[in-house]
Amino acid sequence: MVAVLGPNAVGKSTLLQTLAGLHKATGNILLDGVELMTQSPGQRVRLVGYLPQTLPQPTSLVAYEAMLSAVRAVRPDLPTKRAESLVSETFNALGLSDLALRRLAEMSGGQRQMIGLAQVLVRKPRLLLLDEPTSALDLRWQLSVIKTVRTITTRDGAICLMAVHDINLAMRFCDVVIVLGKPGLLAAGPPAEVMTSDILREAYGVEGRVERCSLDMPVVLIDHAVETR
Ligand SMILES: Nc1ncnc2c1ncn2[C@@H]1O[C@H](COP(=O)(O)OP(=O)(O)OP(=O)(O)O)[C@@H](O)[C@H]1O
Repeated sequence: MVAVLGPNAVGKSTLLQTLAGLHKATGNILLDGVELMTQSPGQRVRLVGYLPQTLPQPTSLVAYEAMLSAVRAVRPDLPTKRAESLVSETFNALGLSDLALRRLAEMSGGQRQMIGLAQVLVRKPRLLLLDEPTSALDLRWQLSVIKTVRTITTRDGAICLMAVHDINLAMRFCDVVIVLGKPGLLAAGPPAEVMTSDILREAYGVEGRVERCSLDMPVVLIDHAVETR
């Protein structure tokens, strides 16, 4: 699990979109030694699952249908029973079974965000690209959704790159954080090593510190914005 951190407009979404093949780019993107840049969109979508920042459209489809068509789009060869069991497994893992027969148009923004994430997970990609997957979720769902993403990522041996603004969520659940700034990559590594007062100042322009909570988890506290002259 890798968190992609950095201030607004620094390029977090652009990075994920580029890895997903949505922008022209130069250079190399290697996944397990496979060059993604030369893969066809059809090949790439089987390896890479992308969750955009925008929520799924509030269509008249029920969640179950939306999930089944997400599986069918990348695995048309899969027997119906297998596709259906993948959908059920994913709903159960995320705790979303109650929403299975609800229309997306009748769901709240947060519920649609969770269905969007479920549509990515159900395809079992090798690389998950999640752009602010918890932005519309309440505190309980933020924790449970990211915990489930971590469990599934670990179980399937997948890689997850997640753009987030919540540094504490990133520190708690990610193995690695990368911090983007105006000049490019500012830092990358284990959260406890990367997240320092210096990087908070350099990346975000704030004075802050990393403390430990009573559960001994690292917590970033922000004191104030750096004064600009
Ligand atoms: N490497 C880059 N070179 C040129 N333009 C870039 C680059 N990265 C991002 N941009 C441009 O900067 C703008 C904002 O980028 P992006 O949406 O990726 O930022 P973000 O970090 O995801 O922001 P936010 O946290 O506000 O969602 C976009 O218009 C994008 O085209």
